[in-house]
Amino acid sequence: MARFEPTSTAPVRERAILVGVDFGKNDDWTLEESMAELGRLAETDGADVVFTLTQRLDAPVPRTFIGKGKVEELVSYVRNLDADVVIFDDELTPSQQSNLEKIVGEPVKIIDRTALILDIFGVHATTREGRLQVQLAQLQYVLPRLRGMWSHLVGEQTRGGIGSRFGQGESQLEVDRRLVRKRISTLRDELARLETRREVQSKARWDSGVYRVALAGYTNAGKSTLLNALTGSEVYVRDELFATLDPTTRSIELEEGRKVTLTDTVGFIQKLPTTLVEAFKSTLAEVRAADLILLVADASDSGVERQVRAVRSVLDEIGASQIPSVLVLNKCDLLTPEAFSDLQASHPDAVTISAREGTGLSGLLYRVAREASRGDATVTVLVPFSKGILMKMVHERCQVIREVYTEKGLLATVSASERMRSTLAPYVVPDENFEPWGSTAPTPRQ
Ligand SMILES: Nc1nc2c(ncn2[C@@H]2O[C@H](COP(=O)(O)OP(=O)(O)OP(=O)(O)O)[C@@H](O)[C@H]2O)c(=O)[nH]1
Ligand SMILES: [Mg+2]
Repeated sequence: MARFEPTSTAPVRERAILVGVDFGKNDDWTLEESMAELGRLAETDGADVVFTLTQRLDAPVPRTFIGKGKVEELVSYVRNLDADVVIFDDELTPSQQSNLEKIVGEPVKIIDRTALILDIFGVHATTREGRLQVQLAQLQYVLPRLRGMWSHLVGEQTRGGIGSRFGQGESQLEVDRRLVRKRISTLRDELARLETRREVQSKARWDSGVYRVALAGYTNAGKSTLLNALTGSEVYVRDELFATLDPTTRSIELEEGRKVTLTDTVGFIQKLPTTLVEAFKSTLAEVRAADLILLVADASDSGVERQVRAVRSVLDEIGASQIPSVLVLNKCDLLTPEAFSDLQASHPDAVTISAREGTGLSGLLYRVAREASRGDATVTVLVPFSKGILMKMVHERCQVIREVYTEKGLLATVSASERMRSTLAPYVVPDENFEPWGSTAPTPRQ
């Protein structure tokens, strides 16, 4: 949201006034906490917060969201502090936004939390899919907010040629709306095509029986740092909200030899705009397709419980609440020993780590291995030498308990998931074939 001064090429940070209303609801977030988070979002988007204005109301004022007196106060703060933008913590209706803009006057922008998050997403999207998803969310947000600023009838003046009569009798506003709707439907089509490709890819992973782990959590909880620590990758890590938008998948080998994939993806936030959840559904599908979710939370944040609740509610919204999850309390290096033991006591099931310092990671991997082997059963298989890929799968996707190479192939007793067991079904042999080791090579059922 940085602005450019005509005389310089360096972006100047915009001056923002934040506005929040306490509706007296028994929310997880107090107004102060929500406003502090809004401030962090504004900073991430290149603005400096110069003032925060709050009000207590039972319900939003239909015309201007905040009361008349507050609007007057806002106008004087905007003037005195030379603000460029006013950011509301709650979503404004299109008409509230336009009324406020008229009262506060050009060129001051009136936006809300949703628009701010969409702006950050726009800056951080790097892949084609990410950019299309953000564009879709932005246009859906913009559509009801289009205003007929130049709304004169254009139809009559249109002259000559095929196609030039298109749109006759429409106001400029109608033309704009039609164009935006058309773009929205083109974007949906393009995204659907990309999604099909992604589904094919993830189906291939499913078929190959690899156990998939997704990192999900509140924005800035340290998901990318954890992915880097576990896989030696260099995914973008920043002390910014929504640093990661596009999913990254890496594979790691657990101690017992089994390979698992880890996927880092977009972070969640309270009041996550529904347009974003809808637009990012193919990215979020990575989370939905996981076998296990590592729910990463920032243990040094006083609102860690709330963060976890917000994340669980988004998981619920995207249909991922049934997937087994492990709570990973990160940034434990920032806790005092007392706070650390309190945290452990209140979350006996959680894994405590510091992704930055690399502590607790072996415990975390042990836990992942335990989860990955849930539902495993032991089978003995004889894989012929001609099935090289299958042999590789046995080593990478199963826990090998014992193995021996016989003249007919690899004879192995493995602990395998249901999926792997179905892949291996044609090669299962009775367990007693192992005695004496390798001397009686059985023939597998074909
Ligand atoms: N002290 C401390 N800081 C950490 C730890 N893990 C991550 N951080 C810091 O927290 C900030 C956010 O880390 P990221 O890994 O980018 O967080 P993320 O969850 O991927 O965030 P988004 O992609 O924005 O949703 C960075 O400044 C990290 O250096 C940790 O264990 N201890
Ligand atoms: Mg990240």
